Amino acid sequence: MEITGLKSGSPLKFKRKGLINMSSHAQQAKTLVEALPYIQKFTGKTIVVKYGGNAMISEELRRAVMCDIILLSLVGIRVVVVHGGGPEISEMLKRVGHETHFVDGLRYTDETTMDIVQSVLCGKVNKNLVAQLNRLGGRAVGLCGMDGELFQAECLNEKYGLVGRIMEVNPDPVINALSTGYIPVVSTVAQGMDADTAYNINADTAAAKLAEALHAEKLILLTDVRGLLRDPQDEETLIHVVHTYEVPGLVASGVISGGMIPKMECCVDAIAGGVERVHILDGRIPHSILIELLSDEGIGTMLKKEAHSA
Ligand SMILES: Nc1ncnc2c1ncn2[C@@H]1O[C@H](COP(=O)(O)OP(=O)(O)O)[C@@H](O)[C@H]1O
Ligand SMILES: CC(=O)N[C@@H](CCC(=O)OP(=O)(O)O)C(=O)O
Repeated sequence: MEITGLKSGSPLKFKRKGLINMSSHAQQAKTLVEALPYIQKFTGKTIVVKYGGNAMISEELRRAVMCDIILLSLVGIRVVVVHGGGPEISEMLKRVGHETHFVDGLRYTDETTMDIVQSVLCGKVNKNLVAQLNRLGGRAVGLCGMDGELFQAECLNEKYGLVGRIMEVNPDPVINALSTGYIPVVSTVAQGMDADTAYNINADTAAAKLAEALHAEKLILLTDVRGLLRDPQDEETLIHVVHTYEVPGLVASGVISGGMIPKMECCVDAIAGGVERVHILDGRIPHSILIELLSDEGIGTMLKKEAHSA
């Protein structure tokens, strides 16, 4: 399936110029028609996309992701973007000379770190994404976890500092944005319930919680590998389908390690919470979201509940 950026495809010309290149136009039309059953299947459904990693750093990939999101929104899919920004937070902390480290894959968050997390995620990263979606012809609105008490959290564990555990999700601000035709773009800073503070939330975890609260059809996590690999050093060992009951065994045997542990665990939670399918996709592949959703090509790892379900 060949897909080009929304504004980069040449418009169909109706002028008679001898032999105009109908084959590429015919191919474009064929591609659109092939996507039709998938569009019909997902229109009106909610899809949460967690956007982070390489796809966020490279300008070219960022544009491809934004185009995918706008296209999905234009065909009536209720698409919600939850973004990360770990590398940008680390970069800003470095710039101000504040050391940072991770405990169990989560950033240890003291008060200074929390201030930076809030300004980078809710400010720079969120607003830049909203502006880019708008510039490319989408209608986006930015929200953080404190807006309308979208995410309310308590301290997860003192060993992580101001990292929160989401206790309540109020999806109304997101639903309202979707209902009025906007693409909600969500940053993952939560409002404290047990203290007068903001909490830092891992973006995968927040995306999974939001997908549950929205009864989303799908949760898509973009990352920097092809998906779940049987051997993390070998990209040829992609596991195409994983059932949730297999995950504990894959963690225990060491197949799933590092940052993949919290990612897979929140996928399992999302499915237990009612999300139909979770996909871990390679954010390095341009238009991976469209390829996964609007074609027969399953390009990443899909998580589902039962071995026998369709
Ligand atoms: N079995 C596995 N398959 C794929 N990646 C794995 C696996 N086990 C550990 N990983 C690591 O998990 C990383 C993805 O997690 P993480 O870096 O937290 O993602 P992101 O920052 O995109 O949210 C991969 O880059 C890889 O190093
Ligand atoms: C608690 C915790 O670790 N929060 C993350 C929030 C951002 C995030 O998750 O960004 P990525 O998806 O790009 O990694 C952090 O501070 O980096």
